[in-house]
Amino acid sequence: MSDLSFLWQHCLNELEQRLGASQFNIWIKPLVAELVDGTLQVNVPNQIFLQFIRDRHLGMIEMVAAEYCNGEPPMINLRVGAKPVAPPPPAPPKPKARPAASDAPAAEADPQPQPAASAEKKPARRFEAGSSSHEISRLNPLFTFETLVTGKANQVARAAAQQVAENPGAGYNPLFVYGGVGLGKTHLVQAIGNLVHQYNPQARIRYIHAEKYVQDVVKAYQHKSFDEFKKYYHSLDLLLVDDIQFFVGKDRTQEEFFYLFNALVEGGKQIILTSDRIPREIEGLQERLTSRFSWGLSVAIEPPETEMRVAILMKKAEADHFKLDSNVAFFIAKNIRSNVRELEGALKRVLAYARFTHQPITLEAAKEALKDILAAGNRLVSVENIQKTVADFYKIKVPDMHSKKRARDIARPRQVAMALTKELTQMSLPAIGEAFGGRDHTTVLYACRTIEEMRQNDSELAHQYGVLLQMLRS
Ligand SMILES: Nc1ncnc2c1ncn2[C@@H]1O[C@H](COP(=O)(O)OP(=O)(O)OP(=O)(O)O)[C@@H](O)[C@H]1O
Repeated sequence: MSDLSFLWQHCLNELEQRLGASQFNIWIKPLVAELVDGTLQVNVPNQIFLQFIRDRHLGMIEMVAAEYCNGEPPMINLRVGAKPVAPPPPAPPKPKARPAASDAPAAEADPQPQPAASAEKKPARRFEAGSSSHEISRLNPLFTFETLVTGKANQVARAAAQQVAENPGAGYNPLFVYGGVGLGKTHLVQAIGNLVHQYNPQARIRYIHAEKYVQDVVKAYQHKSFDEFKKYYHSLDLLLVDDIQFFVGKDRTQEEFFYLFNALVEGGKQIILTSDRIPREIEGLQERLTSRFSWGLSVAIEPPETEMRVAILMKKAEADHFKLDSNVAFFIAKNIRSNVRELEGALKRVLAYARFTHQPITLEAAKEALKDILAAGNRLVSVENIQKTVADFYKIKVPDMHSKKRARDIARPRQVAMALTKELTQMSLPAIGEAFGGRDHTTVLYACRTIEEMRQNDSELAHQYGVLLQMLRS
């Protein structure tokens, strides 16, 4: 192995050349590295840096370190440095004029790092970022419109989000974003927060997970500090609450949120909410909240189709400085269908496998890296599983899947189950007909076409189908 004392200097020289001066100065220069027992310990100034470096630059750091060490790189350990290392990155330049809602293909944009929301810069208060769980109150600088891949699954939601970011408080209020797990709701709403902050660094923005809001209510209750609680929340310009379904069964929280909602909307302040389902399907939410949540605009995010999954993989790999062949991307996208988070996880696995075995990212490497996940996935989807899942979802009985009953509340779920079986299994149409009470293959074909058509025209059915797909694939 080469002399490690020069390793970091070599990395710095190479990274400066490969990343360019501006990225280098913002993200790499503030890092301080030292060798500890053969491990390259890289100290970063804060959590945001840590995440950004890990997600965006670690691959390249490892690569240049490996080059210096003739393919035998030391372990690299990132951590938030105990010692002050360097000033935080400068704020990105303010846009000269507001860009119009961007139609540019996301892949062409160069995501610029952005600092966390303005709330973070203010002195810590009991209900602000200084609390023990301040992590979740921060906006992730990587969740921007530029890093969000757009496709049929999210184009309406994205357009609405962009409009809200351009004119907060003036249009859709609240904006309610719903969809299954890991489909990009948090990414989208934080992109709004980041853009609002970029336009107006003075805006008081708070992103919060619903569970954290519940905790804040409990804290206010315990400390008898509701005045302070209200003062803080009611002073916000933009409030983003993630996973609002966590309010179910929390009456005091719902009451507080009702007053907060009214105060903010009346004051022309913007509210953005996310949930795994539309407001009226959230059982256990007070009616006055359900109706208010539907005041503005509710937009769905559906599971992405194959091409969009491929585009997401390509973009994520590129951000990690890897070039992904399209056959590898298609392989991953075709096999990991449950949600984008899983897709990202699979990509990370493939990249790590290639990195640690010093192999190029070939189809064979991808198959090897994902073999456990794929084996687990293949075992799960059976027609019986589909029939049970769909029957439970629509609250009908499994035998109704086989029966001749034609009532719509039974026939429609049965058609949905047939379409899902066609999509998720290798079964032929006659075999599917057989599994659904000995029906003819033309009945199955008709069911598949009907559901396909309805998914185009009936957003509720499209959403239900998406949720079922996710449930069955995860
Ligand atoms: N269209 C997309 N383009 C790029 N990345 C995406 C897209 N959709 C989702 N992701 C990525 O997938 C991951 C999961 O997304 P996110 O956390 O926003 O999902 P979510 O819907 O909020 O999930 P949950 O329901 O668990 O809260 C994130 O890393 C996000 O960046």
